[in-house]
Amino acid sequence: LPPGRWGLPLVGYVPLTRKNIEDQLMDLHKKHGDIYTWRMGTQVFVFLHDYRLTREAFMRPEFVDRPDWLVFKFKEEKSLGVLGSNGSQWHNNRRFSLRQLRDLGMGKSKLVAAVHTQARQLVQELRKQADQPAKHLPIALSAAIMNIIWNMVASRQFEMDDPRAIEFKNILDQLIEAEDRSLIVDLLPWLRTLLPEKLINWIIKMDVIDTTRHKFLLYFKEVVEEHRATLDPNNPRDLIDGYLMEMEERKEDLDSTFNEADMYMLILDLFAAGTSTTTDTMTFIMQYLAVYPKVQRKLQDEVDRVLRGHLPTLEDRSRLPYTEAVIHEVLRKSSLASVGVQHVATKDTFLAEYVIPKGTVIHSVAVSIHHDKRYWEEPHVFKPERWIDHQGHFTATKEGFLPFGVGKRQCVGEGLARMELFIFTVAVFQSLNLASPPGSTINPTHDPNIPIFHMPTSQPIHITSREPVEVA
Ligand code: HEM
Repeated sequence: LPPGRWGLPLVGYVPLTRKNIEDQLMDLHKKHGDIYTWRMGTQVFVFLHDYRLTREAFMRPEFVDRPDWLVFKFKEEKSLGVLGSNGSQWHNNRRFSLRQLRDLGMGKSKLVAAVHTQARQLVQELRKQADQPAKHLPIALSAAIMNIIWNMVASRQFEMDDPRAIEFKNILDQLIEAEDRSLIVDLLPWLRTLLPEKLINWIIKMDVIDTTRHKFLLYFKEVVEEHRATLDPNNPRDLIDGYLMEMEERKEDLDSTFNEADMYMLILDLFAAGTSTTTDTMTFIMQYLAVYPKVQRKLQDEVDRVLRGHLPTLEDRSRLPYTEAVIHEVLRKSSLASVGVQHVATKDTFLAEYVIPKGTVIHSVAVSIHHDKRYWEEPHVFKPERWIDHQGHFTATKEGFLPFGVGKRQCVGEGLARMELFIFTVAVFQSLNLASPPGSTINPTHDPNIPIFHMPTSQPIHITSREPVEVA
């Protein structure tokens, strides 16, 4: 095994020092190099700090699976949906989701129109805060992003202040937060034999999982029944129609993985993986541009010159290289999925010159790779220009850049997320200027108290209207 930290049997090395986990990973990287081990609880983790090693590993079939953990199961016997599932369940759902996203989404006028509608509504809501003392970003941002997923999944969308939309967001947040606590039992599975079930359920907040899961299922049962009653197989409207048709087509197939329980988990995955990731990245974009007014102005000049007040379509991306560069630089600097999502070795194998036993959990430390001097000049500097070549074209550098992961599990929603970030960024900065509140400076880095994911800290932001404000 790679060198590293072992700690005690059964409990492993528990990170109880004051240093946050990310700083500890950086220390281990310095000490052991690009690949090292850390045992937490009974689970052996291997962390990768090198882009090529990550790509090599995550392209290989023996590193495709997720660990068989409660955190991915949402109380089902085995993981369903796509984010936490394995084998044919995962394979079929991944293919199905990618096909749906392609057919319903990327570049298709229906979805572009939906993103435009949401971008306009968001700008309207932000305008309400303009030319006033600085305020926190409104809930309208995540409502807009959630609405796009609603549109794709169920052809629905809500008004920004609809209490049902806010309730749905709360259910989703609570369910994910409660589910994350199951990680305690995933790392220390022997707790189950040592402690009474009631105590375990209390530790992992099983009651919250139960009630929020129930609410979520009720919510979607109603939506799915409506779809079933009005489905026209010649004219599928959205992902739910597509899934119902897939179920019908395969109903005689005993090996089919398409069933109602799986459909709910797939929907949950798309909302869970697609909402806060995109909302938080958009928040980072706004915070970075508030802190770098020259970058903001340059982006606005480009957008004004090329689009003259119109909202963009995807074809405009090549005409807005600086805007693309800013979005990519924020994705790099913010490194939202800072240590990626867990993969597991499904058999004893080799990586680099080490043995990786079956069951080892693999993390790729994206934040470290995004600041690796082997790939990035002055990695700690926020510099959108690094993405522009000598001819002024945007260069989508691939080496050393993996905000959406890499390999067979690479993000299913990458295309959708890129489209949202592009259209929303243009819409917001076409109509508004963002700045730190007078007398203070926004800190665009992540909240250090939240491990694993980089989330922006909510900070007041000063918004002023700008001319030309026409968004056609
Ligand atoms: C800026 C926004 C986003 C970021 C940074 C992001 C990042 C990621 C990352 C790092 C992974 C894990 C890759 C791996 O396991 O190696 C992932 C997986 C995934 N993402 Fe995203 N994502 C974003 C937006 C979205 C959106 C909008 C959707 C869908 C609506 C989505 C759906 C998924 C799904 C379903 C998976 C699991 C794929 C699988 O296990 O096969 N993501 N994403």
